[in-house]
Amino acid sequence: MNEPSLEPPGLVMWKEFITAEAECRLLNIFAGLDWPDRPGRRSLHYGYTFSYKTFGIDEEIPFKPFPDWLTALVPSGEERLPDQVCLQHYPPGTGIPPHVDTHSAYDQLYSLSLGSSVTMQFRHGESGAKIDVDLPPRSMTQMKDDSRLHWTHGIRARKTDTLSDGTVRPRRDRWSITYRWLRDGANCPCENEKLCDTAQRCKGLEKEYRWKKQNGTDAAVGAS
Ligand SMILES: O=C(O)CCC(=O)C(=O)O
Ligand SMILES: [Fe+2]
Repeated sequence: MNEPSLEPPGLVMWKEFITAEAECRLLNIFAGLDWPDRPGRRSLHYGYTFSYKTFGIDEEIPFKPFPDWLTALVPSGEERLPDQVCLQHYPPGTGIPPHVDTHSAYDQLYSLSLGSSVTMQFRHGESGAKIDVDLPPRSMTQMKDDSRLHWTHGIRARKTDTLSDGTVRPRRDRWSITYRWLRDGANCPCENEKLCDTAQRCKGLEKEYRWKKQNGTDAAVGAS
């Protein structure tokens, strides 16, 4: 895959990663899946299961093999299949709080958008600079380097997005597939004490820190 890069640095997007026909087939498959019965954003996990306790993987739950439809959608740039994949459904009006995916647990990070465009907000951990990035349906995004480690990302819970030219765009149902690869050694070298759980642990800031700060705006809050 060639790399059409965006801001923030390290963010890469491939538009039309799949065709509209393939997207339509996938949305039909998603309609038949066994989704949790609750309002708001809903998630299904494949491979290792994401842990909402540690924001890494849940070691107690065995690896769930990827269904064929999912294997066909894995980004081709990595040497092996991802360890953890999360399919999420966002009804209009829902979002995901600003967060960094846990540095120590995960290394590479990709996300495929389906069904609806949405604006994702990136915020620089140190300067607080904000960048809005539009995620079109059928696009594959990779977060690496700075965009992965030094910027939080999130989606506001709202029914419309206002574009830079002032157009108000209603949201439709959106699905995303997030692909995560476990980090070898489970220690991140980035030293960002604001956003990195490894740096925080080295500084003696304990893991409980994350539990107490589940307002979604803080460092190591995994939000899957
Ligand atoms: O919906 C998305 O595109 C991103 C989801 C996300 O940030 C996550 O699952 O950690
Ligand atoms: Fe994320």
